[in-house]
Amino acid sequence: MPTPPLSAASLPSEDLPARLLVKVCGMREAASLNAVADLEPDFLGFIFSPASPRYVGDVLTPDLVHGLPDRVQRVGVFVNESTAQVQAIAFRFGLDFVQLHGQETPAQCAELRATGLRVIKAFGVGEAFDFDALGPYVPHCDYFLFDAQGPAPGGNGRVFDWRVLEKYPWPVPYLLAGGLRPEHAAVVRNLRLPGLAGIDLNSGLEIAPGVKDPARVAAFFDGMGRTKAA
Ligand SMILES: O=C(O)c1ccccc1NCC(=O)[C@H](O)[C@H](O)COP(=O)(O)O
Repeated sequence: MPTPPLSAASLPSEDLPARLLVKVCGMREAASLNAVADLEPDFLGFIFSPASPRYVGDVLTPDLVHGLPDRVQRVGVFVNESTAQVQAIAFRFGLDFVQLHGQETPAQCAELRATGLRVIKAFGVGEAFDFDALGPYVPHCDYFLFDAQGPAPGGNGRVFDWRVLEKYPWPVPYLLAGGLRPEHAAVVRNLRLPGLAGIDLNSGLEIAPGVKDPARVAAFFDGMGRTKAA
């Protein structure tokens, strides 16, 4: 089992976000989708990259996504897809956000945003991550997502050393991703990092790729002291 890379107490003291946002990613089939939606995450993510074991394929139908409660933001995850194809899928499934996990450029982020979509640009973070390289993306993204590096563009189940984020210099808020499991919830709850807006949960809560275990999702939410919105 991956362990938290550090204790929250060792992190610098920054203002805590009022309530950490939570995204549960890699949803596909109706039963676990609806059970997880009942727990009231802020975002639900759907993988539209055919190479992923969590690819939605024909299992996720547009009516399932359209039928979600309004309070849940719907996020489509793409890897090096054309703007036209992302836009077509976003329209069909009623997506609010697109999350880009490949070599998408700042110009493509801007194009997608101009269509009314909100943009999350994901980056794999290693020890010597160059935050300066994010500068051109800053005006065109609503969130960044910082994930571990691995063989796949996402969903690797690996935790990276979050201390890298102590030096985060930009005004764009970000989601912390990578191998988070219920065992991490208590640390995440008190995490103090500049720019941290929320967390992203995926393979650490699964029964099988694309099938979340609602009990593990609930255990994470409980562990971080998350209650349903009033
Ligand atoms: O999850 C996938 O299979 C995936 C494949 C290709 C691009 C992105 C993908 N996931 C995007 C996410 O937002 C994941 O939640 C993130 O990578 C963290 O995953 P995990 O390490 O399994 O918690």
